[in-house]
Order: sequence, then C-alpha cells, then structure tokens
Amino acid sequence: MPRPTSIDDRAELLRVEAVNKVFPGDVRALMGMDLTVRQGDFISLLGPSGCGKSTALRLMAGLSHPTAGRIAWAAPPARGDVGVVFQEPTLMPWATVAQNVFLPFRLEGKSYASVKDDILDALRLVGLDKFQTAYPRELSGGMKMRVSIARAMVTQPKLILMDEPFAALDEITRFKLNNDLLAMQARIGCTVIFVTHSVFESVFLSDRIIVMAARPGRVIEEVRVDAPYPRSEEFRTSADYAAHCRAASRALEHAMEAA
Ligand SMILES: Nc1ncnc2c1ncn2[C@@H]1O[C@H](COP(=O)(O)OP(=O)(O)OP(=O)(O)O)[C@@H](O)[C@H]1O
Repeated sequence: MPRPTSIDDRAELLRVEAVNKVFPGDVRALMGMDLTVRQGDFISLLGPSGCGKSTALRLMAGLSHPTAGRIAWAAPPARGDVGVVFQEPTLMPWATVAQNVFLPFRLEGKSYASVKDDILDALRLVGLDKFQTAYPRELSGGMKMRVSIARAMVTQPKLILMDEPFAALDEITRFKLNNDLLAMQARIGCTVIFVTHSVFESVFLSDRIIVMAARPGRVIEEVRVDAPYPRSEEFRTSADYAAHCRAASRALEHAMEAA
C-alpha cells in the first residue's frame, strides 16, 4: 500500500514514551526519549558516537528494556513483524545464502518447503536470486549485506531496524544499496529506522531525521526531508538535497555543542 505523502497523515506504528536507559555505572545512554513512529516512515537516527542510537534501536527491537518509560505499539507486534540488520552481516558461514535467509522461518518452526517461494522473492528483491546455493565466503561485502537485508525482510516485517548497515562498505556500493533499499521499502511498504553517522546518507534515504546528542543520550531536533520518493541520482545532486544536508548538518552541530 503506498504511504500517504504527508507524514502527519500516516497511521501510528509505535511510540517511544519518555524512555530512559541507564547502564551500570550511571551511564545515561538515553534520557527522556519521545518519538512517534508512523507506518511508512523512513527515519534516520543521526548523531555523534555514544548518543544512544543503537540503544534506541535495541529497545524498539525488544532486545533490551527501558529503565523508565515505555515502547508502546499501536498493535502488539507478532513474530516476524520486526526485522533487524546490524553493521556486520552476521551470516552463518556453513550455510548457503538461501539457508541463511530461511533462518527467521526456521526459528518459527516452519519447513523450508513451505517458505521457499518467500525466500526466492526476498533474494530477488535484493538481486541475489542467482546465488541461492552460494556460501557467504564466495560473496563480496555488499552481497553479504544484501543477504542480511533479505533475511530481515523475508517475513515481510512491518518494521525494519538497521544499525549502520552500510558503514563498512565502499561509497559506490553504499550508494547502490541506498537506492536499492528505498526500492525495497517501496515494494514491501514497511517502516524503516536507520542508524547512521552520515548526514548525506540520512538526507538521501529519510523523510524524518532524528538528531541526537550524547551525555546523556537524547533527541535534539527533528529535520524533515520533504522531497518526494522515488529518489534518484538526480536528487543526490540537486539544490534541494544540498539545502537539506545543510539543515541536517546545522542540527548535528547543535547536537555536538549540546554535549
Ligand atoms: N551494554 C552496555 N553496557 C554499558 N554501557 C553501554 C551498553 N551499551 C551502550 N552503552 C553506553 O551507552 C551509551 C550509548 O551507546 P550507544 O551504543 O547506544 O550509542 P551510539 O550512538 O549507537 O554510538 P555509536 O555511534 O558509537 O555506535 C554509550 O556511552 C555506551 O558506552
């Protein structure tokens, strides 16, 4: 289903409400975080090292729990409704590409035969349908990341959480994966929350950039990128893109000054 173009018209998916996360030693990773995530949003969490981006992502993934406040879903997520992609592709080296993508279904107790079409669809979406029987060692870094993305989206999740997935890749591969990620989001209509250090990447991908500051980790500002999708290479060289990059850079400067 196409997302409503106006962010404020989208239905709510989940809400981060007054969330604090404090680690032992009084490490205040997040203090008073509020964020409403809506269906179809592409949100980047942008900020300096240690501002709590990964912590916020782990809380939304249910991999960790807030010290105070709560993560409130509009409708409780079912198994397979949330996909996670980390900076490392974290593939099983002894398993084929298709077996790696099968993992979320295997954890649900499903047989390979019952989901083999879904696996092929996901691999097609990331352009790797010809590599079903290959092993991770035979793939480039970009291809391994594509497998990791296929694994995260094979269950057609409502929400995909991505923690600096392209940080270790060269710039050309990164640009290509940025384009492909937007195409995939448009295809499956999911919401994406994407952690990055890169102003340029966040502006290209997102319609909402949440700028965060460190010590304690907190939200400083939201920058909206109201350029329409699909976004092409033309957008990357446009005056509109440059203007949004300046706005996001300024917000990031405020975040650094606030720390
Ligand atoms: N499991 C943990 N135990 C103790 N402290 C932690 C833990 N996880 C994170 N922290 C601390 O919480 C703060 C926020 O960390 P987090 O990894 O969320 O930041 P980040 O913005 O994702 O940083 P980076 O961009 O470097 O990945 C940091 O000071 C970090 O050292």
